[in-house]
Amino acid sequence: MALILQSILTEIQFHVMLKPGFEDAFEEIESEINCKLEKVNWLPGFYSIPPDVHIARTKAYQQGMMYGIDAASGAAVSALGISPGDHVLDLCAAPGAKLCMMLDLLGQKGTATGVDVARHRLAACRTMLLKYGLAERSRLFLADGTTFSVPPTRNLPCESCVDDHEDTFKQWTSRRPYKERKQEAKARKNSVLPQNGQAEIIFYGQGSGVIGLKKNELYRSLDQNDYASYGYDKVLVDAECTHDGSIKHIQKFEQWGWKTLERRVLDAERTDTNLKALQLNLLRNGFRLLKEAGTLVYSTCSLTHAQNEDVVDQFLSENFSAELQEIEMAKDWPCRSGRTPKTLRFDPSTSATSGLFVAKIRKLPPNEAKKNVL
Ligand SMILES: C[S@@+](CC[C@H](N)C(=O)[O-])C[C@H]1O[C@@H](n2cnc3c(N)ncnc32)[C@H](O)[C@@H]1O
Repeated sequence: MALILQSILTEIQFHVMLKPGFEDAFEEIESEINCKLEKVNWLPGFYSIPPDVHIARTKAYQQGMMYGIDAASGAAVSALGISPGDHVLDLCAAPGAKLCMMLDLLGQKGTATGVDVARHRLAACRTMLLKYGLAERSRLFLADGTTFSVPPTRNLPCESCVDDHEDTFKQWTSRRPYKERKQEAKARKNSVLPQNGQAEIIFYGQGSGVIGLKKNELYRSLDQNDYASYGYDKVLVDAECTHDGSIKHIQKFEQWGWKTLERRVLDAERTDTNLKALQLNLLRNGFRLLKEAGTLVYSTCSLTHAQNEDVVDQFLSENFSAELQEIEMAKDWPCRSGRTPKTLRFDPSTSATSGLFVAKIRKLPPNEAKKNVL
């Protein structure tokens, strides 16, 4: 097993996505990284580079012309079918490569909301949004994705409507009042995680619809049925998992020692019941927040059935308004069907990508949901 994985590591390519608008910098980037950017034919904007090429210190990377994102991850985001103007939610957003791609697909319209339970990872996500010039229409919440309830801000208040009322959100600034910084430092020290249903907004852009809202307007939760009309158009649940299919994770065995593989992989396959419950609850809540006729993608970088097909099958068995969808564009992707028909698996040994499971689910309107039961 270790030998197979070691050989995969030597063959695997890494991927970058060129930020829209920087296509002209193609040759400049190639000469800086001193190798060819090989086009990934099945995914627009994606290029592969040899694994020994490190982009982090390059000018092109530091100036935000490209970001490192595996092509399988790019495929999961593409499966959402994001259109300009959508309100999209990323329920496990940090460190944020997929959220960046979602914002790039939105173009100049719509909003993106990122949620994560880890403060330091979400802070890295904020840095990434700012670096790539994608902060304008985004919001980041420190919250538990299994209970997060904040709906998208659809009626964006115009700047001129903003009054000077003390309780309204003003323009976001990294300079926080002393009292707030002290509370944050205390929370970090005690590693306080958001409690049931609590959400703390840690960033919002000018066009995210937050400025001018009162706290109770932003944090309002809707009646269950109202999410069908006022929920998110697209939801990504890129769930926490054992990462056993992730090439970056497998690479760590170079440091850990390949002899530890059996123990660690066996651990991964055992799959803690709490983790499976977390994945199912993230999927349930992501679906609850989805608008009628909206699309949700569930993905993990684990290759186990327990964290993928089992979770999706159980979810579908309890939700008659949820319909598993064929991912039409996947016909040209180097993936295969999962155990559950219509789900997909990217397998590092055959796809030249990191491992990823992807399922696309649609929220049916009530009249179609009835047919789904029969
Ligand atoms: C696979 S990573 C997400 C990667 C991210 N989508 C990206 O493309 O950069 C899973 C994330 O889930 C977060 N997480 C774990 N439990 C969570 C929960 N209950 N609610 C929200 N996020 C959670 C972790 O902190 C981690 O950042």
